[in-house]
Amino acid sequence: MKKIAFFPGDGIGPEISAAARAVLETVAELAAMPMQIEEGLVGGAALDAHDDPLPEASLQLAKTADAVLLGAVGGPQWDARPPAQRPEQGLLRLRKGLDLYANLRPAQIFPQLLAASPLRPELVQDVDILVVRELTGDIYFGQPRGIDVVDGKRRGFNTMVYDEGEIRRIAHIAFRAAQGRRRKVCSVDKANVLETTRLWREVVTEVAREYPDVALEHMYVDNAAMQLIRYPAQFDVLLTGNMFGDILSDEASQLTGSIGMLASASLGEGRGMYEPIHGSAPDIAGQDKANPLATILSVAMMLRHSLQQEEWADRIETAVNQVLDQGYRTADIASPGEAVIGTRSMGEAVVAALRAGAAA
Ligand SMILES: NC(=O)C1=CN([C@@H]2O[C@H](COP(=O)(O)OP(=O)(O)OC[C@H]3O[C@@H](n4cnc5c(N)ncnc54)[C@H](O)[C@@H]3O)[C@@H](O)[C@H]2O)C=CC1
Ligand SMILES: CC(C)CC(=O)C(=O)O
Ligand SMILES: [Mg+2]
Repeated sequence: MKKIAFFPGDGIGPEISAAARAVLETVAELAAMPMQIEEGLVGGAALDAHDDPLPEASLQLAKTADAVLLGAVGGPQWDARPPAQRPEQGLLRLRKGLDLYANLRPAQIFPQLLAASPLRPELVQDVDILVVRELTGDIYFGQPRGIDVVDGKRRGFNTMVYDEGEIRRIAHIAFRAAQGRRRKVCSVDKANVLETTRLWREVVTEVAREYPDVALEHMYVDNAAMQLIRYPAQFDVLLTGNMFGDILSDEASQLTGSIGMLASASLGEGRGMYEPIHGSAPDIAGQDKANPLATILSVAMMLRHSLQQEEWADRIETAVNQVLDQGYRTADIASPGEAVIGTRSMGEAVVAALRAGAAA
């Protein structure tokens, strides 16, 4: 029996994760895979219920599961809270608590959506990028951090810190991933200014010697942000720290047409967590407008990386391709004149395509 921890979260989280859960349940049924999905609270929903964005019961649920499926957390109603009492801290603590240091964010083009990208089709048609983002270190976790008062003025400070072990283990993930792809790693840093990333560059260069079949390039993050728009097809694996990867993967999502298309897997030595790269989108929450495909594609990543069900991962991706072929579009991926459907209908279309594929 596989146990899945299920955290819908906040904003559009419950809507997109309900669609993804239905896809997972359909796979479990069609593949006759015994599965138990247990729901827990994280983020703002957990703050409201327990005054803690990651109650101990939720962490234990995640730790005892074979895999975790998460929607998104956060929202304006919790923005005024002190840092430790924000929904986002629940997610960060979950990632840290499960030691999920490797965040894989594939940005691949669905040819049906070429017109949805703000870039010209000829610029994006050959794009296939895997962002490998370090997820449990960097300025998001470094100490000291805070806001204090110095000389009568408020001062905010954070600490960007990586030790060589943290850099080495994520670099290995990137090089191994590249070996199964086009054998190119572009490591992104700001080594011309920041010591942390100067060490990053040194350690990545050391690790690269163990992978002579993979070409390594270093790029400063400001240039990388520009190159992603100028000539995105040049990238294969983009290896980054936590903050640069957060920013560059949102940017890369636009190559595919929408942030609503980008799935992710967060991996460590144990179980994995699967979530879309986007947030809780409060501007469209509760309106049946959100694109559930990123979360559905995250279920495919779960089947591939945590449940050893490669064939069913492929089948979900095929089903997504089919619904796009059939012209189903949520608002974020619709071109002018195309009919728009809602979150629920998109999820149902994927389930129907999965069932049709299994019956064929
Ligand atoms: N992993 C997580 O749970 C994350 C949580 N957040 C939190 O989410 C909240 C909102 O943050 P934002 O900066 O607005 O980022 P966001 O990713 O939630 O939204 C950015 C824009 O993309 C759109 N969008 C996002 N997902 C979409 C989808 N599936 N379908 C269609 N459109 C979609 C939104 O409507 C919005 O216009 C904040 O509280 C933030 O801290 C932000 C990023 C990641
Ligand atoms: C803690 C999250 C809000 C950070 C984020 O934006 C992300 O992981 O994509
Ligand atoms: Mg982000």
